[in-house]
Amino acid sequence: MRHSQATVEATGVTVEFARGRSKQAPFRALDNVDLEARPGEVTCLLGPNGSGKTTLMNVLTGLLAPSSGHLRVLGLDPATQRRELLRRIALVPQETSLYPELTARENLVFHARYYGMPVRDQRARIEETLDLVQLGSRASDRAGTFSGGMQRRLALGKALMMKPDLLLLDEPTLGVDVQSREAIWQRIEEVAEEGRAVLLTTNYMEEAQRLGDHITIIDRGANVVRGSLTELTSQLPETKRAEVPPVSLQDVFLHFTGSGLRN
Ligand SMILES: Nc1ncnc2c1ncn2[C@@H]1O[C@H](COP(=O)(O)OP(=O)(O)OP(=O)(O)O)[C@@H](O)[C@H]1O
Repeated sequence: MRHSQATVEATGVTVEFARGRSKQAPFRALDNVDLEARPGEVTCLLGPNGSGKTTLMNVLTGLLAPSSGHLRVLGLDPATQRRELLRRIALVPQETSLYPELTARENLVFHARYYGMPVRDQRARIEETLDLVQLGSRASDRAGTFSGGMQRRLALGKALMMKPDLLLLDEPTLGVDVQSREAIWQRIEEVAEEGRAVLLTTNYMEEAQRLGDHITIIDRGANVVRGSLTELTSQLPETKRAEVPPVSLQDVFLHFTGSGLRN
C-alpha cells in the first residue's frame, strides 16, 4: 500500500487533438488516464510507441491542457499555475536542450541564472553538479563536442542542480552506453532516496525493472495496468507466471500490450 501524499495525481485525464480536416472527430491521444507518482519513489510510465507517454508528460508540465480530467502536481493545477509549478519541477526531455556553443559549465550557469538560483549558491552547486554527473574534467569543453551519453548526463545535471520536488525524465537513457546509463540510474535512485518524486518514461524494460518502485503501463492512450512489479506479475495468468521464473517485466508488458507492431 502507498500511504504518502501523491506528488502527481491524475484521474481521468483525456487529451484530444484536432485533425487536419475539420469534419473528422478529434484524435484522442489520452483517454481517461489515471497516474500517480509519490515522493521517495521512482514511477515508470511504459507503453508502446505512440501510446501517449510524451503527451502525458506535456500535460503534467502544463504545456498541454487536458480536454477533461482531474490533475494536481505538487498540489498545483499545471494548466493555471504553471509558473509556480515550473519552479518546483524539472523536466529532462527526449531531445537534449543544451547550448552546443557553450561549455558544460556555461550551460549550467545559464540554466541556474535563468531559473533564478540564488547567486550565493550558484558556484558551489554548479561544481557539485559537474562532479555528480561525472563531467568535472570536461567542464570547460563545449557541449556540442560531447558524446550522446555525456550530453544526456549534462541535461540530467541541469535538472538535478535545481533540486526539484518532482523530476520528470522522458527516456533518460535513450541511446547511451552502459557506463553512462549506470551513472544516470544511480543519480535517479539518489533523487528518490532523498525523498523526492521521480517520474520517467522508458521503452527499456530493464530500466523500469531496476528503477521502478511503481509501474504504469498505458497503450493506445489508455491505462492497461498499474502497480509494483510484484503486483503486475501477480496479475498474469497462472500459465505465464509459471513459464520461466522469475517473470520479467518484458513478459508482463507483452502480455498486457500484445506483440503487434505499432505505427
Ligand atoms: N500535437 C499533436 N497533434 C496531433 N497528434 C499528436 C500530437 N502529439 C502527439 N500526437 C499523437 O498522439 C499519440 C501519442 O503520442 P506520444 O508522442 O505521446 O506517444 P509516446 O508514447 O510518447 O510515443 P514514443 O514512445 O514513440 O515516444 C500519437 O499517435 C501521436 O501521433
